[in-house]
Amino acid sequence: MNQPQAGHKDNLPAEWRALAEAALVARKRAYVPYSNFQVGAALLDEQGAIHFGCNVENGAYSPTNCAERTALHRAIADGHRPRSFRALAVTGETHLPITPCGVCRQVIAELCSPDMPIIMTNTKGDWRITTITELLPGAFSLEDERNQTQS
Ligand SMILES: O=c1ccn([C@H]2C[C@H](O)[C@@H](CO)O2)c(=O)[nH]1
Ligand SMILES: [Zn+2]
Repeated sequence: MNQPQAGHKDNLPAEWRALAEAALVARKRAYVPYSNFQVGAALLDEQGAIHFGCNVENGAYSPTNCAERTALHRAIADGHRPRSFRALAVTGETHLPITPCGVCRQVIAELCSPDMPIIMTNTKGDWRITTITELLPGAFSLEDERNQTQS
C-alpha cells in the first residue's frame, strides 16, 4: 500500500476526513449514563450519504448498543444493502484510536465487505485504517457453513 495506514488528523486522507468529523458529531449524541464513555460512528453509503451512530446504553446493561452497530443497523433499516458500504469511521476518547468490540466485529463481518476501510480515530485526531479481515480473521459466517460439504 502506498497510502499511509496511520497518523494524525493532518495526514488523514481527505476522502475520510469528513467521515471522521461526522463520527465526532455522532459521538456527542451518545446516551451513556452508566459508562459515561461516548463513542461515535459514521458510515458512508454507496451514494455518498453518511449514517450516524452513537452508543445507547441501558439500565439492564446487556441491551446496550455500540456506536458501530447503531450506524450499521440504521442504514440497513433505511434500505441499504449489506456489503454496499464504502467506509466506517469510529471515534472515542481513547489514548490510541478506538477499536470496535468483538460483538461489533462480528456484525461488521456480516454487513460490510471484507476490504471496506474502517477508520479508527480518537478525539485527539489520531487515526488508523484497517479492515474487518484484519480485525476478525476467520470470522464465522452462515454463508461459509452452508458451503461446507455435509458429512
Ligand atoms: O468500539 C466501541 C467500544 C465501546 N463502545 C461503547 C459500549 C459502551 O456503551 C461503552 C463502554 O464500553 O462504549 C462502543 O460504542 N464502541
Ligand atoms: Zn461494539
